[in-house]
Amino acid sequence: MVVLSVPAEVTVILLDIEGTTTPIAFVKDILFPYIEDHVKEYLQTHWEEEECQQDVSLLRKQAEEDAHLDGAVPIPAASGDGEDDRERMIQAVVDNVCWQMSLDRKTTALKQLQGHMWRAAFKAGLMKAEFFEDVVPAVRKWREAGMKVYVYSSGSVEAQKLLFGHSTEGDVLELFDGHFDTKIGHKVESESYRKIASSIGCSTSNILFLTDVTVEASAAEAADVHVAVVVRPGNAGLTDDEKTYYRLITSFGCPPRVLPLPAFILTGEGIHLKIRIYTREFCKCAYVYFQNPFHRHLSRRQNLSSVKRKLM
Ligand SMILES: CSCCC(=O)C(=O)COP(=O)(O)O
Ligand SMILES: [Mg+2]
Repeated sequence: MVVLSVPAEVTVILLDIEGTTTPIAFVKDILFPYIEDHVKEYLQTHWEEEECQQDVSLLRKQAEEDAHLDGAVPIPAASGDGEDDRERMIQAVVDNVCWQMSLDRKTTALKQLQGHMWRAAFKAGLMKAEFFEDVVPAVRKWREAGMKVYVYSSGSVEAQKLLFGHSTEGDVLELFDGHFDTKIGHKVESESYRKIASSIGCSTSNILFLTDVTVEASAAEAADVHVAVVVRPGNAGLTDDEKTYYRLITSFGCPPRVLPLPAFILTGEGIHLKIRIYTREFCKCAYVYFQNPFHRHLSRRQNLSSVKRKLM
């Protein structure tokens, strides 16, 4: 196990869900099949409701944008009031949803409908969200240490709140200061992270983003957000370059030994060195060097040398 420091300037932890707080298996084996199994029945039951019609309109708009894609499923506008027309539209929405899900698309339209469908299942106690065992204790510790903790997931804010409000560990929603979804922008776009910082009222460099997806980490890093890639059982593998480049963590947990840290620590595995002595002054430059050992310019390396000298 390797101890990684978090720079003193970090005051906000931004968490991804799938593959970070929650096993991918829970999403792929429980949440998504629920949608595929129930989408037709859901549409038939709720079709006349305003919320359902808004979801369908958003899906139709998305389908228009997707028209050029291979296998895209169009959603026709209503052409009459008849039962046949309604059934034809419902079937088109079902096919569109299943097509999007087969590609694991993260469109706002799909995520909005999914969130509305999961609501009934969570509220009826049919599903309880799962978190890796280190997640809830670590979030509590971070908050005690004065950090703010936010969630940024492709899952809609409503779905996120259902998840954290109905988990195997009870209702832990109050542990989070706020939630962001793709309405603020996609997770692979740097601008989204700037907007999140602005919405929180901090600088991007005050944020540490934890995600399992390196494209998301890269987009966040380009916006000057600190990042660490989360390696969990069941996550997609990383390339050797990714393993070298990114800080990797396998747990949010703090090690049992209490260190005189400027902020707090995460644990992980990888090529990173272990710093035994921390001071607020040295922590940041060492962290920057470890995060990107091969690409930082000389002055960063000089910083590290001075850290090493002080540590020896
Ligand atoms: C309430 S999140 C449900 C999972 C989901 O729909 C999803 O797309 C997760 O994506 P993430 O950005 O959290 O990896
Ligand atoms: Mg994820």
